[in-house]
Amino acid sequence: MKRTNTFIKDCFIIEPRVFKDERGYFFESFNQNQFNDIADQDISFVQDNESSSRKNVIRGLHFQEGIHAQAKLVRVVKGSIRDIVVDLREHSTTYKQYFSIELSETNAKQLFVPRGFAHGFIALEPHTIINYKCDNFYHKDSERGIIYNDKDLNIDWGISDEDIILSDKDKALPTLSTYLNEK
Ligand SMILES: Cc1cn([C@H]2C[C@H](O)[C@@H](COP(=O)(O)OP(=O)(O)O[C@H]3O[C@@H](C)C(=O)[C@@H](O)[C@H]3O)O2)c(=O)[nH]c1=O
Repeated sequence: MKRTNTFIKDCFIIEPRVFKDERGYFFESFNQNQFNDIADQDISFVQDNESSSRKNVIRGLHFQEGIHAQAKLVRVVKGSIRDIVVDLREHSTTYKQYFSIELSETNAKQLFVPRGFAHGFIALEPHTIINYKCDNFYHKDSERGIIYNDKDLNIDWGISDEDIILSDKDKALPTLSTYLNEK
């Protein structure tokens, strides 16, 4: 398992060792000991989520607030995504900056998203399946979000607006400044 840091502190990429043979492949998609070693902290994941998305679906940008905040370890089982994380940690040197990476079944990369980040992604292929571990349980009342096309964040999703597929819930999300003002 290899760790590569991103420009955002505490947010890093891991790549498992993939064994390929005539049957196909094998890899450890998660190993608690190795992960804690590589993360240099003890993270206890308590919930695994899986979602399937059509091409051009955007889910996000989502997070849970306060004591229900979640760190996430994101990977793609099938297809590919552009994964986006936004640093919402007020005292961070990269506060309000975003990091973007392509995760796919082919590159097998996983992104560790610390607590205090908004997270979202766009599915780049039909029937794209992602799976992510969370270190805190789902708590509906603590769910928050920022609109995907927030002007200040100015995220490059790589697609024009009219092609995007979004849930009604995500269409109604506030801008970052509205969220911060009403917090
Ligand atoms: C996130 C979540 C949703 N649900 C339910 C609520 C709802 O009825 C249904 C679909 O939920 P959503 O529309 O919020 O699913 P989705 O838009 O896929 O939400 C997810 O987006 C990505 C980007 C994240 O980072 C996640 O933390 C999560 O917010 O599933 C749970 O039961 N448990 C959960 O942990």
